[in-house]
Amino acid sequence: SSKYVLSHMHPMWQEPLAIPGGDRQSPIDIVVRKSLFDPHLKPLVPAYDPQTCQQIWNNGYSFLVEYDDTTDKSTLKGGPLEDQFRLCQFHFHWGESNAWGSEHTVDRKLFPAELHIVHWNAEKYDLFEEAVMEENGLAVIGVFLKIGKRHEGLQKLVDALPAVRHKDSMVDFERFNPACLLPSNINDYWTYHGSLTTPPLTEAVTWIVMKQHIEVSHDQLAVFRSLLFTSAEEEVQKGMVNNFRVQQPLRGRPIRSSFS
Ligand SMILES: COc1cc2c3c(ccc2cc1OS(N)(=O)=O)[C@@H]1CC[C@H](OS(N)(=O)=O)[C@@]1(C)C=C3
Ligand SMILES: [Zn+2]
Repeated sequence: SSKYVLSHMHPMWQEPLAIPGGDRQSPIDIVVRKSLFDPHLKPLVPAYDPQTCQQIWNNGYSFLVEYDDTTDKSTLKGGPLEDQFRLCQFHFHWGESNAWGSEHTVDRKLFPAELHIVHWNAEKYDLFEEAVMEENGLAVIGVFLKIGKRHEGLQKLVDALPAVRHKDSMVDFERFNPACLLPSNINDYWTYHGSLTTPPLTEAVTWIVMKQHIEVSHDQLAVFRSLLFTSAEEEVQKGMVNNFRVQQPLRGRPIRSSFS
């Protein structure tokens, strides 16, 4: 509406000068020819109960679909993971244009958006906030989005977004199974040790980045861009776009692939 001045040059948050550890930060560029096929990587086993879906929250950085993680009803195991992890939320990163928006890249190829499904190690820790501080605490599945045909499963989420337009808004959201956002082939992925890409930026993440992307329509992604970084009270409203972190040095880390 007219009273909102839209601008997107919004420093989501200041990149800290010194980072805890600092040599296992994310996101990174995945150089395919330097990844190592690891035949011991197992198939990934996501097992999500849509009844654990609770709400959507605009946290002023992205919108998060949050799940009840007080039981083992929605879990992820297998792949590179030693333990069983619990689903806690998923969110996206996207650009102001379809030319960029993803956090990871593949041989420098940018995608218009990237989905992150966040899980924490419930075998070793009691809470997400604890696991966030531990090296084997988190597992995040990354899925690239491309512009193409409309994603039917995503539409239920897109229709709910206007209700969380402003920062700190939240709306109930039920029975959404994030498995519908996974590509048909989840056995081809790259995996490496990295960090959260927003504060606290802790190096707690086993990243599992899918080789196969999913397609969403231009109109669906346009609704992501209608969200705001700012709360309703703020005078100047800022469009929620370009909420991705700059890429970080690999520092010699191995990137393993589950496929040859
Ligand atoms: C440390 O306590 C909280 C961290 C939260 C985070 C996030 C969201 C909510 C957090 C809530 C935290 O405290 S809590 N659990 O007490 O509410 C970020 C979303 C983007 C980022 O994920 S990414 N891109 O690295 O895969 C997240 C999960 C990083 C931290
Ligand atoms: Zn993320």
